[in-house]
Amino acid sequence: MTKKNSNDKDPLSIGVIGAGSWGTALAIHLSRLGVATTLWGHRSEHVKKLQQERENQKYLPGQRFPELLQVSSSLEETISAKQVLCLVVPSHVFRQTFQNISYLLKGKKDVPEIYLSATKGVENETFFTMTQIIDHYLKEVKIPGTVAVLSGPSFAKEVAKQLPTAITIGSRNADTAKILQRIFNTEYFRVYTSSDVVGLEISAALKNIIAIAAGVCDGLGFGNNARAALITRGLVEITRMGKALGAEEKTFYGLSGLGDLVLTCTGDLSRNRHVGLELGKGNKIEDILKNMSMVAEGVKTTLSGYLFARKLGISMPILEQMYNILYRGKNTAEAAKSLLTRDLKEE
Ligand SMILES: NC(=O)C1=CN([C@@H]2O[C@H](COP(=O)(O)OP(=O)(O)OC[C@H]3O[C@@H](n4cnc5c(N)ncnc54)[C@H](OP(=O)(O)O)[C@@H]3O)[C@@H](O)[C@H]2O)C=CC1
Ligand SMILES: O=C(CO)COP(=O)(O)O
Repeated sequence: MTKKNSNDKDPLSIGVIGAGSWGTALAIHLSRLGVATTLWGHRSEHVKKLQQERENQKYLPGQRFPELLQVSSSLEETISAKQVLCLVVPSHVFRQTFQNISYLLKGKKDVPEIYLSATKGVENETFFTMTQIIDHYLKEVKIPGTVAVLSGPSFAKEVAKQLPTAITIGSRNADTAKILQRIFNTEYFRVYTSSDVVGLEISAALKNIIAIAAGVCDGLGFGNNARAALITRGLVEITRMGKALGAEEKTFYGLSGLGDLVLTCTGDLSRNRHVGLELGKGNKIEDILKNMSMVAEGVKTTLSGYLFARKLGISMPILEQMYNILYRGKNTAEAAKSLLTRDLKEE
């Protein structure tokens, strides 16, 4: 599959599932590249507004939809006659959304060949990654298809503005990764490939927790030294858990690991960092979340990550203090003190 279908007659069609900021930015990106793209949103009133205004004023204001971009609230319509499905709903609704898709695909002949997750989170209750959920339902409904993940430092707003960005697309199937690389890559959006799917997904999910911690650090007014130390030790923790789950160490030093960690720990467009900044200024998590319309995946991942790290016996002290702040109401300055006064160690 290139930008044409395998028989080279039908143009490439992609369904993007999730009309938040990232789904919208990716759908705009694809349609700019000449791909017939359908963007699915779950609320019909919101979808009607997108169709009328040809812009997502709620999640990505100021970015006009290219002509090739269609918007739909019908899952069936969105997935029909597509070669690739790109899944970009928040992780807590991923299973339900993909289960619905799989039931619609069941028994059909003309089904997508590739399922690409661009979500950055894990399932809270099970710690399943999004591609594990996709794999599960594809097997259940006996649908063939390869699975992939898109990750890396990429604020939706900057991608939509065509500012230079580099990301990684991973699949255990090298051909799939290359096909997607060719579809998504353009001058301002450079795509690398990887085969380390679990590494990409775990680094993407866990960096959100460290981004909240970096926000706390800045909210407390700790300065640049502290933030740099937090990013570095955060990467050690992320790598520790990733390796325990079978990921390759080098992935954590790549775009999806270090790259996205630096972006979200320092970039003020990060929603996770914003949550941390507000916590560091003394605001309560309930109030911070009430005032946000967008998702900060790291809040839920802190709870599931903490429980999972304990289960596996992995030491993750920053994660533990973030759990204490978010779920035990610990004072942020006290949590920082607990980290700084731990037993002395070799690096
Ligand atoms: N934004 C970014 O820059 C980037 C985000 N990501 C990741 O992409 C994923 C999606 O985040 P993002 O696009 O930012 O989300 P946003 O916070 O921008 O929006 C959330 C979206 O989820 C929708 N939603 C809520 N409940 C459901 C449901 N039950 N079924 C389907 N959709 C639902 C919302 O719809 P509504 O409001 O209409 O209810 C809204 O469209 C996350 O995992 C995030 O980490 C990755 C890279 C960059
Ligand atoms: O993952 C992102 C950019 O790569 C977006 O981060 P936030 O969800 O913290 O905004």
